[in-house]
Amino acid sequence: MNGGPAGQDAHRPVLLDEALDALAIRPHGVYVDGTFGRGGHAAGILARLGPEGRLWLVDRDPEAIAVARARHGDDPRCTIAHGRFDELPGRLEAAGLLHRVDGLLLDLGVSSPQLDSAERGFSFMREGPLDMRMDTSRGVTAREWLEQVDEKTLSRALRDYGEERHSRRIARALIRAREDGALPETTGALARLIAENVPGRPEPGKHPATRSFQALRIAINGELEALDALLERICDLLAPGGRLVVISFHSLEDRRVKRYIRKQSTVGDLPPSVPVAPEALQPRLRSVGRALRPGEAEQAANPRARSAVMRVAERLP
Ligand SMILES: C[S@@+](CC[C@H](N)C(=O)[O-])C[C@H]1O[C@@H](n2cnc3c(N)ncnc32)[C@H](O)[C@@H]1O
Repeated sequence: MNGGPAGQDAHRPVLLDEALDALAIRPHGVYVDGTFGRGGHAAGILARLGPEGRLWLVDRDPEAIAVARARHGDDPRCTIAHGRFDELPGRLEAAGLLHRVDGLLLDLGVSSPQLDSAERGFSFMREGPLDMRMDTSRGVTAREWLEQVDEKTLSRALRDYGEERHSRRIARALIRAREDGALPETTGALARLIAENVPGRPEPGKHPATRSFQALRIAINGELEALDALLERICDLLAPGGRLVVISFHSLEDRRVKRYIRKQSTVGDLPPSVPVAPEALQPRLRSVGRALRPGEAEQAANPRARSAVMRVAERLP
């Protein structure tokens, strides 16, 4: 929460100047920060917006929203919304903002305060309950998920969302522990059980449970589904010339964003015999520049930035 222990609220925005430049902020424009976190990017957007500008601040984490309300609740330019970013199209439509958004920013994944709070259960470095929900007001915790998931689904989640080579072995060990009434209760216990089932030497600088924790987090929060669902509607939200800026932290996210932008940037290639409206054959986005990574100085100052990749696209008229 806002008044947490020192350091717990710190989150350095990644690629801050680059993201703000990429949004090409116009003072009177309508902008959306779909992942408020601790508001580093949002503060930068607000600093570039004039009094007529609008900024929607969205996060599924109630703690992030509490910070947004405390900080920007009195700012008439801001609309603060608790929920998943894929719920945005419905909300923006209700506000009459379809095809009117000049810039939408997604800075994906978890925030430092989420990772740093032991009680949120995201980190194997801190002993805490197995929760891992970004939205603590709904959904099942990681522990509840592990209590009911079948071995095949678990193994597939570890493989697909964590790119974990030993997914089968870890899944089997977890299911066996559950059958023995010994399913881990805490992040530390889970990390130890996973580590015992990752054979061979650990990857340098990487805890053996890193991949599995990432996979569980992505699975229980439905992170990729939320991203896919929002991407599908992006072109309905953006105004002509409006910008989409996405910062991803692993290849599963970045691949989706890259493919989506590529697909929307190319002319449809249906054979002429298939009857389609002419607009369905028009590219709807143009990719702006290349994928951008943080420079050495930012990576050195902020280890979280190391895996970041930013992609930018612009809505074509
Ligand atoms: C990397 S942090 C954002 C940090 C932020 N840009 C800043 O400068 O402080 C990611 C945030 O996105 C939120 N988030 C992740 N997936 C989300 C989703 N599908 N819908 C809404 N919020 C989401 C998380 O709760 C977290 O607070």
